[in-house]
Amino acid sequence: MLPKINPTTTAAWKKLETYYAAFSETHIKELFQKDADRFEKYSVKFEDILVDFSKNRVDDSVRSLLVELAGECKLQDAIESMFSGEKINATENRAVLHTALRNRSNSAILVDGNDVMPEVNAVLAQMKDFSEKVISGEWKGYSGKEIIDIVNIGIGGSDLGPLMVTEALKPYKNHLNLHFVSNVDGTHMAETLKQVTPETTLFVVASKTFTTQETMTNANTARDWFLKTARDEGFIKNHFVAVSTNEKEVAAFGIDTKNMFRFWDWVGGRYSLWSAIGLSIACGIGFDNYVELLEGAHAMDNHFRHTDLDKNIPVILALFGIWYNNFYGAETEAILPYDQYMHRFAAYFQQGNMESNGKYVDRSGEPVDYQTGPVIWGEPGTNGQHAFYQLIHQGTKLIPCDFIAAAINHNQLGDHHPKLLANFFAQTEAMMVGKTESQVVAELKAAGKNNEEIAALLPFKVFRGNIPTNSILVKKLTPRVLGSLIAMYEHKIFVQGVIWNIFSFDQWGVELGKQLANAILPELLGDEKVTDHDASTNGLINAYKKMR
Ligand SMILES: O=P(O)(O)OC[C@H]1O[C@@](O)(CO)[C@@H](O)[C@@H]1O
Repeated sequence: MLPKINPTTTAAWKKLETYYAAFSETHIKELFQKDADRFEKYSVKFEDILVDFSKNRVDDSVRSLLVELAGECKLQDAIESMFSGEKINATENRAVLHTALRNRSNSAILVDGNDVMPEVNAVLAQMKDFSEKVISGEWKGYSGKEIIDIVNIGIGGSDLGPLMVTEALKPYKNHLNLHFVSNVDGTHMAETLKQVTPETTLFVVASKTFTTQETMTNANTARDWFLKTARDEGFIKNHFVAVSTNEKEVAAFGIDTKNMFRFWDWVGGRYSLWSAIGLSIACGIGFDNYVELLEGAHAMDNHFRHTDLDKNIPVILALFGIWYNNFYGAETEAILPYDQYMHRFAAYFQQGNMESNGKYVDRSGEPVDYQTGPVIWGEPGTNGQHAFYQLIHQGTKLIPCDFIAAAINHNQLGDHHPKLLANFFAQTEAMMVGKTESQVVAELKAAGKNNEEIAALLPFKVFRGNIPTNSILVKKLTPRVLGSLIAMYEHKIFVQGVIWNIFSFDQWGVELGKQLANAILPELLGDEKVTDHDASTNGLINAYKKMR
């Protein structure tokens, strides 16, 4: 079990509060002026990844107090509890073992006394065999044609992971066309079906529970569409496979359980791309590249499990995030990948982070009286610069930002990459140093402005700077590097949940909306007036009935 320690009762937290009172307005520029070795001391190199956390509002005292906080919250014990298969997902009485899925050392990991690795490896072998058959054309559709299109039907963790990874690793893609349908809005399936033909399309129905309304609705629609042409239910086995923990529901849907790829209840949906939920990834980039993704995550797992807290990348990112979230009052964090292939990376961690740590009840069942999970958002650079950087630079909200970039671009097109990187480097510099009044005055004078004009413009052109950023510079966005980056953020989320004394691996908060939707659905079918809800919901439903 995880310890039940309210972080605000620890000695370290109280020291941080005291220190914050005197330190909070310190400018990052001052920290660099005081320590010529700051970059070396506040950056960590991990394989082909450099994490520079020097542009943070953290000095040596804050850093050591944050590490002290982690110690008082028994973080190291919690890390071992997770990796060793303890049932730390207490409200669901489950272990949390996405790390076992990429446990390339193959060391035994016990759940209820049983080593899970044999079954993990068996599913990997099944994924290898299947993906290689589909890629090679050995797997045929009902009319004898090879598969050309793969449609992944899933939502949340059964969609976001495969989608994000196959977009990020597009340079490794083979000839297969990948499509992802998640929304119950018929438009999503309709627009996809326009692009594919029944004879050459494989549907991967990905759902941990195999009961999710959106996924089952989409899967039924896909099956009906397929049978309109194929006509024979016997052909479903050539064109539908299932990824799930729920064999009963898979069989009930009509998918042969021989075409089922299993995973387990100790795999959280938002942590499941390492399981058979990654089948679309293996088909799209090849099993060997999928294994490289696993290897990268495993390497980061080892770093996380065996590195001192003070040099531990996920721990540092987590602790600095707590410093801003709980002491500076920052309520969001931006993930800004300067890499177009990573355009779904922030969206992936919206679920990963916000569904894990968006909790207000602690591990003792009591409401917390401090902030927990932040809002995660972000878009690729340089596009964000033309959308929301104004607020980051000159708004009233403190927004810690993670910048990610690759030294080598997969597409060496003219001078595009140097320009992308120049912006990557410039933005974190600008966010830190800002622009002083004297610099603005000098610029305006040089532009020929008179004193009156300068006085009028001056307040609007000053940048206070002091905006904290982490810079993550990788050599090249390869499957291994991406695997490490994803695992890095997963473990950051874990560390924050441990310290915030919350349960990060259940998601009861998604249930109420589903329950109410199921109650409303039948009310939409008839024309009679609805009166069972609040005035707004009644009013909206009744207005809808008049409109349609
Ligand atoms: O994989 P499935 O069981 O269809 O769940 C899909 C998604 O739905 C949830 O919102 C849980 O209901 C996410 O946690 C999950 O990833």
